[in-house]
Order: sequence, then structure tokens, then C-alpha cells
Amino acid sequence: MFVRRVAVIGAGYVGLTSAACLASLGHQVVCADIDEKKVEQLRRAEVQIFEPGLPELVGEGIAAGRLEFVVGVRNAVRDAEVVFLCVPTPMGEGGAADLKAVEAAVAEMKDLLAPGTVVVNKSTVPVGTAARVLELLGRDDVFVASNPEFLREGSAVKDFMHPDRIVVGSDAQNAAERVSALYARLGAPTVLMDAASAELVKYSANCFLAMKLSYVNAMAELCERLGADIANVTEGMGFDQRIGQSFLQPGPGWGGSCLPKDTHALLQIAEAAGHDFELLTATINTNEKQSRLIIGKVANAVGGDLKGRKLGLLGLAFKAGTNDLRDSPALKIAKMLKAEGAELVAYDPAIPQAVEGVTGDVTVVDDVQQAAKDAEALVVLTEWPQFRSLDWAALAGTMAGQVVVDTRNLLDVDVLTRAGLTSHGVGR
Ligand SMILES: NC(=O)c1ccc[n+]([C@@H]2O[C@H](COP(=O)([O-])OP(=O)(O)OC[C@H]3O[C@@H](n4cnc5c(N)ncnc54)[C@H](O)[C@@H]3O)[C@@H](O)[C@H]2O)c1
Ligand SMILES: O=c1ccn([C@@H]2O[C@H](COP(=O)(O)OP(=O)(O)O[C@H]3O[C@H](CO)[C@@H](O)[C@H](O)[C@H]3O)[C@@H](O)[C@H]2O)c(=O)[nH]1
Repeated sequence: MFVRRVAVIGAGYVGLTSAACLASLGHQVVCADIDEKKVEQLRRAEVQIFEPGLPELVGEGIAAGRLEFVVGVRNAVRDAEVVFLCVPTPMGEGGAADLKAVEAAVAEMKDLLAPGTVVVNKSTVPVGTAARVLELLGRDDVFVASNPEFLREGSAVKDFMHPDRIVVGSDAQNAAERVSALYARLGAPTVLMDAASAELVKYSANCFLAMKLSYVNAMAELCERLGADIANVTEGMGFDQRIGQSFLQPGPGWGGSCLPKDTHALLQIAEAAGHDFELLTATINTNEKQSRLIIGKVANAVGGDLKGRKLGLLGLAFKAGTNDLRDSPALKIAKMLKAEGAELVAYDPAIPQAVEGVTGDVTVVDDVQQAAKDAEALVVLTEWPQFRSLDWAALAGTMAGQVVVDTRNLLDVDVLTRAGLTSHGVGR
């Protein structure tokens, strides 16, 4: 079988998933992080992020002797034939991607790489980064490729092992082929291209998804004005295979660690290239408007003024199936409600306690009854499926008001009505 020695730099959602999955495909993987505590935990197969199947895969990789964790780039790259960069590229000044972690990792590895090594950008990076990394490496005996990752949080392992496609870009064709060969066992459609195009595919895909969601949220608002139901409209649209059924669910606005930063980054990329990307600007603005619309909905639900009103929030994570709070629409809405003077108690099944510096606008409780107690309204912000089967009659009994604002259109309206609750959804 085709086995490669692979180094993965960064043990986060993308790095750890890639490392564990590549090991399960038979490769020999060393995964490096700068966080010593994280490395210690991973050596014991303790995974702190919420990803189905990942702890098991990490344990299996370690037990099989195919997966190792080290502190620092230099301890991972010496013997590697392929080095994956999976470090953060957060939103930097003016919205552009901040490449400091990529640059730091490259600086640390440049003199240690064996001739012929392929350095692969798996982090989401602006067009031109492959060329920039090659320049920073300052060597003519190593290669650079771009291999954007499309996994979603909450289904990272499944998405990695069953990708819709694999994209590898390099200006050295042989390097792209060597990278794509690592995934051969997945049998996924594989597209090889130049590095700049591969870098742009990632932004283009994420921004398209964001645009789709902004479109749906804008359409939901129109439905409300016209007395139509967005669920019926999207169902009718989604059967058109050119549109598709997925990513049509209206909500409190899109968030998470990727779509917000990547939309801003692409806007910066376009601006720098002299292109006024109006469609993308509208996509971002529509998302901002969505949170304001939700605040208006909650205010209306409790009679207009939010000052001093006690609200129970259901959900804090940016979507169900994860405990990631980065750029969560729920937190953004909590901040806005707080600014209007509301008192907030929040329950999220994946976030049992307050997270320092992150959940400061709310009191975090670990059972739903506490969030409902004396609340004038409950606001559903994350689409956890278990919220559907809560004992709504019991919750209604402890609430001060009898209103639910369901920003995810998650709950069964008939169940709420039978429990004596008035519900307000989005787009219906
Ligand atoms: N989270 C996702 O769903 C997802 C999906 C596809 C692509 N991406 C992209 O992948 C990249 C990584 O995202 P993530 O969510 O995995 O980030 P993360 O924050 O979960 O993990 C990044 C890890 O890199 C480590 N790190 C930082 N600097 C380092 C260095 N110099 N050397 C070694 N380790 C270092 C951090 O300690 C952290 O453990 C970003 O560019 C992101 O846009 C993310
Ligand atoms: O019908 C939908 C689908 C999603 N969302 C929201 O959109 C945001 C993003 O959701 P999702 O795309 O599932 O989350 P991520 O895990 O951030 O994944 C996105 O970002 C990753 C990082 O770049 C990419 O790899 C993935 O392909 C891309 O889907 C979240 O706030 C969701 O609640 C909706 O409101 N309605």
C-alpha cells in the first residue's frame, strides 16, 4: 500500500481531524501543536473538541503506532515527505486573513525540511499564499501546494473520509499529484489545478454558502411580509437539483469560525484586486440585518421594551453538534439583547458552564428548567434536536411569560400551542 510520512502542523478541528484520518488511511503521521497541554492530552487520546468519532480515531492511530503528537513544528517536519499547515488564519486588520501563524510555522520549518518535501496549505489562505510560502521557505528543492479543507464542524471525520471532492493546487504538477495520492483510498472526485485557483475555490465555496443563507434569510423576511411560509418556499425550491435541498434553513444569521471571516477576507481580496464585489457586500450586510431583525422579533414578543426583561436563551453554540462558540450568532444576539437591557439566562447542552471571556453577557446554566424559570420569553438560538422533545408544558409552567421565539424554526408549533405557548418563528 502507498504509505507516506506526513507532518500536520496544528491540532485543531482541521489539523487533528486530518492527522487522525490520514493515519487511519495508513499513513505515518506526526501532528504538532504549540499548545503543550493539548499535546499532552492528545497523547492520552483525550480530545477536547466535540467531534463524533474523533477520539476513537485518535486512540486507534496511537495504538497502531501511526499517529504521534509533538510540541513545536521542528519536532514534526524532519522526516516528513508532506507537511500540512493547519494553523489558524483568523480575521485580521480590515477583515483580511491574518497569516502570522502560517508565517511562524514556515519560518520554523524552512531549514529542517528534507529535499523534495511538499508543504501544503490546508488552512484557508488568500490567493498568492502558496507563492508567498515558497518565497518564505527560500528553497528551490521543496514544493508548495494548496489543499483547501471543506469539512464542517460537528461532522469533521465523516466529511474528511467522505468528501464531495478533493481540491489540490500547485504550480508544480508533480507535487499536486503526490498530495492527491495520499487520499487515493477515499475514492473521491479529485480536481488538480494551479495554486491560485485552489486557494480561491475555498473562499468561493464558503462565500457562496453564505450568500445562499443570506438569500434565504432575506426571503424569509419577505415571506413574513407577504403571509407566505419560508419552509414551503424552500421545499419548493430545493427539489430543483440546480438549487439543492441543503443550506436553505433560515436562522438567526450565519456564523461560526469560517463563514464570517472568509466572507470578509474575500471582500478584501477583491478590493485589493480592484473588484467591487457588491454581491458579497450585500451578503454580509444581509447577515448583519438578520440579527437586528431577530432583536426586533424578541422585543415585539415581550411587548416592545427589552429593558429589565428576563429572557431564557436555548443554545449558545454557532450551530448544533458542536461546542464551538467562535463567531456564534447566538452570542452576537445575546450581546445585542444585553445592550437593550435584557437579563439573560442561557442553556446549551454542549456548554455546561460559563466560558471565561466569551459568555459574559449571559448567565450559563446546565439545565433547561433554570433557563425557563421566570423567563418572559424563551429564545431558541441553536438548532439542537433535543429541544424539540423538551417537556414544553412543564417549561411553560415555570415561565413568567408564555412566548417562544424560535429563530431556527426548529420546534413543532402545535406542541407549543398545546403547551399554552405563543410562538414566533422566522419567515412564517
Ligand atoms: N474549523 C473548521 O471547520 C475549518 C474547516 C475548513 C478549514 N478551516 C481552516 O483551517 C484552519 C485551521 O482552523 P481550525 O478551526 O482547525 O483552527 P483551531 O483554532 O481549531 O486549531 C488551530 C491549532 O493550531 C495551533 N497552532 C497555532 N499556531 C501554531 C504554530 N505556529 N505551530 C503549531 N501549531 C499552531 C493552535 O494551538 C490550535 O491548536 C483555518 O485557516 C480555518 O479557516 C477550518
Ligand atoms: O441551512 C443552514 C445551514 C447553516 N446555517 C448556519 O450557517 C453557519 C455555518 O454552518 P456550517 O457551514 O454547517 O458550519 P461550519 O462548520 O462553519 O462549516 C463551514 O465552514 C467550514 C470552514 O471553512 C467549511 O469547511 C465548511 O464546508 C462550511 O460549511 C452556522 O451558523 C449555521 O447555523 C444556517 O443558518 N442554515
